[in-house]
Amino acid sequence: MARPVALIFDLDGTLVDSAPDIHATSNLALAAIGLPELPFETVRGFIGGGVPHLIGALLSAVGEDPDGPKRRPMSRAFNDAYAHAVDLTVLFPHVAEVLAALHAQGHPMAICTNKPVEPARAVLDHFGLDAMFPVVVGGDSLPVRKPDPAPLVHALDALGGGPVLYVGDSETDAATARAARLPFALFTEGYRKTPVADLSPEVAFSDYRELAGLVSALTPGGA
Ligand SMILES: O=C(O)COP(=O)(O)O
Ligand SMILES: [Mg+2]
Repeated sequence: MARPVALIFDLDGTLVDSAPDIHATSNLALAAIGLPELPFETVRGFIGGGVPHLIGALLSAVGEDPDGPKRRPMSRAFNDAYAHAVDLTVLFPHVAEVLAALHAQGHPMAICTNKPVEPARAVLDHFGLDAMFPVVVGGDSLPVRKPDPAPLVHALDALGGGPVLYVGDSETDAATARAARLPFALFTEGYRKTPVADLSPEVAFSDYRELAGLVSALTPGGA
């Protein structure tokens, strides 16, 4: 029987709609250091590049130097709250049942996210998904983050290599897959700002119930 395709998932905007928690955490941190809050849409547009990118974008958006003296206290306030930011986060529709089915079919599964490992694990625990993901590579796991290919390659190596599909929602994920020369499935309902065609994914889907069919089409000889 053909070896089941390994599946590596991005987290924010891919498995979970976490923008409300990232928005709330951002405003908490801005307020903690006496800076004005920002609207939801603005903060959502900053998601995907990891916390260092987000902190810089938040500071710039309120007129502060992204590398100035506010950066350190802002990062500290943000990270303290972010470690447990799960209450406003929800799974995208059908994620739980489809992941459970793919896991039961024997697909090795990993997370490759720019979210730091601590909040990433908090989210997985919160939704009871942790047991399905023996490998979690976060934005602070390696010296480099996505779109550098290293975190994705590291996740695949940790799963034992072999055929793989990387599933993500953003420009960062598309660039990471391209740099790693691995096939990319774009979930279209996340935080992407670029038209689907411009990201040239191998496949794109808007409903998790489509994913099982896409995966078995990639398995030599069927799933
Ligand atoms: O932390 C971020 O900016 C986004 O995280 P993601 O890589 O799971 O989309
Ligand atoms: Mg994402």
